[in-house]
Parts: sequence; C-alpha cells; structure tokens
Amino acid sequence: MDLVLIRHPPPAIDASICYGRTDVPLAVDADESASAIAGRLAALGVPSPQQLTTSPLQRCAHLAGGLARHFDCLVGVDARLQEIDFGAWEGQRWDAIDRAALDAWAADLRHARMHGGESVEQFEARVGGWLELWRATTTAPTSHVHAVTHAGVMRMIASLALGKPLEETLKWPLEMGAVVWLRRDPGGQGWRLLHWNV
Ligand SMILES: Cc1cc2ncn([C@H]3O[C@H](COP(=O)(O)O)[C@@H](O)[C@H]3O)c2cc1C
Repeated sequence: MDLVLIRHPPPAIDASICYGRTDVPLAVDADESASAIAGRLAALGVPSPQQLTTSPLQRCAHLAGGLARHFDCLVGVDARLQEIDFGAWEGQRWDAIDRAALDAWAADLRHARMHGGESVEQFEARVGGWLELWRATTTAPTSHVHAVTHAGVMRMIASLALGKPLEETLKWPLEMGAVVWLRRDPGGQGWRLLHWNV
C-alpha cells in the first residue's frame, strides 16, 4: 500500500513567526493550488484519490476541499495529522523567543516542552498512532491513502517509516504544496520512500 502525503500551500503568515497548531489561513486560492497539485500527482503517476484525509487546520482542510472538488471525492478529518503545538511560542517571532529556552529545546528535542505545548515525544505518539493504522492493513497492495498535512508531520512520518532520526528528516527540504510518496510492499520489511519533496 502507498501513502501520498501532501503539504499545504503557503499560509498567510510571515516565515519569521513560529506557528504550529495556530490555525493560519491560506495565502493562495485553494482550488488553484489543488489544480496545480493534481497536475503534479498525475505527472508522478499517483492514482486519483477516492477519499482524502486532512489535518483539521484550515491551511490543510481548505486545500483538501479543493482537491475533493477536483477529484470528486470525500474528505475525512484526522486530528492526528495536525502540526506540533508550540504552546506559548505560537505567534511569536522566532528571534523574540528566549534564546536559553530555544537552546534547551534543541538540546533535548525529544522531551523538552518549556513552551507548554507538545513535546516531540508526545507528537511522535500522536503521529505514530496514525501511521500505525497502515502498518497491519489488510487492504489490497495497490491501495493508496492520500493525506493533506504539515511539514513537521511529514518529517515525523518519514522518520518513523524509514527508521531515520527526526533530527535528520527535519533537515530535508520540503516546499509548501510538496508531495511525499511512501510505499509498503506486501510481505516487505517496511516502508520505502518513492518520492520526497516533488
Ligand atoms: C521538532 C519540530 C520542529 C519544527 N520547527 C518547525 N516545524 C514545523 O512547524 C511549522 C509549521 O509547519 P507547516 O507550515 O507545514 O504547517 C513549520 O515551520 C514546520 O517546519 C517543526 C516541527 C517539528 C516536529
């Protein structure tokens, strides 16, 4: 089975601001973005979705709506696909956040939650719970799950699925609106990365 993960298009927020669970609107038209992404999916040879799953945040849900109109399919919402919660850091400029707090977070990325939001460990449990849905699935080997989600979620899924440290996948470039395609072969050892950031 295949996982096709789609990052939302650009949100209307300055890149210097910290945002994770903040519900930022899209800066672009959802239907136009959906058409462009659908063209990219077709060029890759991804089968049309029969159903889409999306993060509840509008930057994803609105794109999922556009894709659902384009493909004439259903959309389901799954809160496990929401971006990490940066707590008190949400909405602050990254360069305005206390340097010592940022350093302490980077030094213990897995457990630190001095911002009062989610630790990476908590985030991993939530996102991993969603990925686990597809581990023991008995669906046909050709089945595809299409999900609209966030950069942090996609990097966490790649880390868990490919057995790579999150510190590594956090460094992989991932554009707004980018597609990631993972495949789990029947009887295979695990997931393979077919495409990253296309
Ligand atoms: C450990 C960790 C550090 C992060 N720093 C930024 N993001 C993530 O949160 C922000 C919102 O993502 P999007 O635009 O796709 O909704 C981005 O900066 C993204 O990289 C992170 C996520 C995680 C898990």
